[in-house]
Amino acid sequence: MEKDQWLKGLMEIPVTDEKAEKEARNHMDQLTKPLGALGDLEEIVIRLAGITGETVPDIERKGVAVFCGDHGVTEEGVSAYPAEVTGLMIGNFSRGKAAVTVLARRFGAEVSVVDVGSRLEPLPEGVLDRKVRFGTANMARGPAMTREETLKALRVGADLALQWKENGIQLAAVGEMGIGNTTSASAVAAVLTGKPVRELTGRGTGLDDDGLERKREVITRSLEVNRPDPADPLDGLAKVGGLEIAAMTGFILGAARHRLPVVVDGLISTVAALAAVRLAPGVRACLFASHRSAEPAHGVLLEDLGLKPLITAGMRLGEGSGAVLAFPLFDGAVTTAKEMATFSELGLNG
Ligand SMILES: Cc1cc2ncn([C@H]3O[C@H](COP(=O)(O)O)[C@@H](O)[C@H]3O)c2cc1C
Ligand SMILES: O=C(O)c1cccnc1
Repeated sequence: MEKDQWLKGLMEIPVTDEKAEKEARNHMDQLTKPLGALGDLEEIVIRLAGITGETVPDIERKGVAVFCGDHGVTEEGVSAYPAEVTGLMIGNFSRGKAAVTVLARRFGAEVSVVDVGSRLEPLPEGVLDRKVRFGTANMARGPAMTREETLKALRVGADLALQWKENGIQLAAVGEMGIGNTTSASAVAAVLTGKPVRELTGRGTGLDDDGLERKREVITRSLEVNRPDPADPLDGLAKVGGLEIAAMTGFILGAARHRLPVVVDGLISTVAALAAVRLAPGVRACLFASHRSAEPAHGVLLEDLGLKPLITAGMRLGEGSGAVLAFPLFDGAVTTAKEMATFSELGLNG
């Protein structure tokens, strides 16, 4: 009961500040450029204003949260890489040598690496230990995890979002690490969108044709074995999702609850975002898409969410790397809003 109250509270998303949005639009229209010429950058400023209530928002403090978990379904041979890579990459994050940590350093973003469910033990320095369990169960044979565990993982994410807000982070990116998680993410995408598995499933880290066929068959079997309820996003996350996916859903809900804008990355973080939006539709207003991954399900999810990716880079990495790569565009957008002259300052009526 108390738990239900907590989740209910988390889903009370404040409404968009339409007055701030309008003021931001007016401001952008007055800047010394042809009307609308900054394209998506103008949209960024206007949407940030609606989220934060500030006409020209400040996004100096940025962070990327990388949630990590292992997947029992890897024993079905659904990834081009062995499951041990999850743990190795957690070490790589800790040393600042992974793509996402290198990019975060370059673009001035803080990094939180959160272990919600890897099999790695002990954890390297600096990694937050929020382990709910040591990897999920194989979803091709039964539920990946329990509803209880799903809620625990959700809470890990939501608590971090609140902590970030309190610590002064102004723009968040979300990402993940978990070998096998494009299989889980595609399964959750099939549940939430109702689209055929064949259309949604991609090669992940680089499966060959046989591997791709096997992956499709494993996802189809997992859906048949578990029969997740499409109307209950938590059921899909529990039965065919993953610990890091549920944590990202919680993080996104928590961020939206506290008006912290979130940039999603590839397939896996975007399916977590769709689950959050299905739980609380108001979340959508706080989301930005960064790029469009090579995974076929990603485009379907972005369309369902009504989000337009800012970058075309042909990336298929995950970790939050694409989301961090979009940070300079946000800086560019806010800098133009802050520093450009207006037509009236130039002595012209715009
Ligand atoms: C070295 C390495 C680094 C990565 N960083 C992110 N991923 C990405 O690949 C995994 C999902 O792909 P699949 O479902 O095919 O296993 C996730 O961990 C994702 O973040 C990586 C994968 C590898 C191999
Ligand atoms: O879409 C992604 O983020 C992705 C694609 C392939 C492998 N890992 C992540």
